Amino acid sequence: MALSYVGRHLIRRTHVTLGLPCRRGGAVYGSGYRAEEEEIRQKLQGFPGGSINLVKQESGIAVMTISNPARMNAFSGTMMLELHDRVSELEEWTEGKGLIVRGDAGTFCSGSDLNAVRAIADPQEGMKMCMFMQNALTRLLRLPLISVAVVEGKALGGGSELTTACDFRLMATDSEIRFVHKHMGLVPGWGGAARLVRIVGSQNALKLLGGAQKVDPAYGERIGLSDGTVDPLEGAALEAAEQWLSGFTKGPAPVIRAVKKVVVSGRELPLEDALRTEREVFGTVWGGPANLEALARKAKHK
Ligand SMILES: CCCC(=O)SCCNC(=O)CCNC(=O)[C@H](O)C(C)(C)COP(=O)(O)OP(=O)(O)OC[C@H]1O[C@@H](n2cnc3c(N)ncnc32)[C@H](O)[C@@H]1OP(=O)(O)O
Repeated sequence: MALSYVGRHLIRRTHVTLGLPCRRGGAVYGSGYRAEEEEIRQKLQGFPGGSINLVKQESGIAVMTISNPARMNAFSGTMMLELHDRVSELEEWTEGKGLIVRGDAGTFCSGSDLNAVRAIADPQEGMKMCMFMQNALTRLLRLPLISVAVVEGKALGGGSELTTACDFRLMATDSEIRFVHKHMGLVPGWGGAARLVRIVGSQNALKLLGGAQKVDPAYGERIGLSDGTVDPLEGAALEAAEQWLSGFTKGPAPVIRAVKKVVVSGRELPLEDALRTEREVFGTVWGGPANLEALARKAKHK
């Protein structure tokens, strides 16, 4: 992307994606992590099952489906690997504007596959698995796509963490998001706590994590975790999410992507860096086709 000034400025310390300090290949962690990543990849291969399916639509909205219905869409090891691949695919999708993340068969995701959890009980290996998922989910949240998680059924443990890696969450009327980690003798490890605090504030995050509280749609909307409630009927939630998201993705891809980029940099970078990134992103749309077209038609905003 044309962020040459920011690129030149930051390239000395790190490779730049979006003006954000991402490592080469989009990784969040540095080169020391690469050997560990290879090790955990080998381990995760040993826990197969399910899939992460991605459909990129002409509308510029992609739908990512977490699918492992026999285990309430729990994340097997190979699904974690596939998540990485799907995120890489989306990073390359220059026509994209939006992303919907959903679960298969009427439920969202019941977290980490407990069979894998039992087999990766060693703390060092657990931390490597966490880094792997933190990496994938941080990259997911930083995509230049406006993303929404559509929660039907249950989003538990790692599944609740996954919802926080999207820009927005919509909940079906009978659904719940629940950070059950405490009841498993755990805390979130996929970056879910850090993101949750930013979404609902530390007081609410403490309640949700400390009490492993069930969040229904009404409670979710009250604390800002949910951005709206949708019909739970089969297919209706996805349709409603597409319609809801189109309110933000209408327009040319470069402009929508620029919107997401300035929000991500504002959220993640110190002010001076965020301002510099904003200026550079501005430079990619100023005088661009959409800008010239709006000027020519003398757009009024009544
Ligand atoms: C850093 C990440 C931390 C984590 O994510 S730790 C994992 C947190 N998640 C959990 O503890 C979820 C445990 N599961 C449950 O509470 C319940 O299964 C759940 C999701 C409420 C569904 O309850 P029910 O509707 O009664 O259905 P059920 O219990 O019969 O489940 C259907 C089949 O799905 C399986 N399942 C559900 N969640 C799973 C999971 N996370 N890993 C592995 N298998 C899982 C469950 O064992 C059952 O399989 P089976 O039919 O007995 O072979």
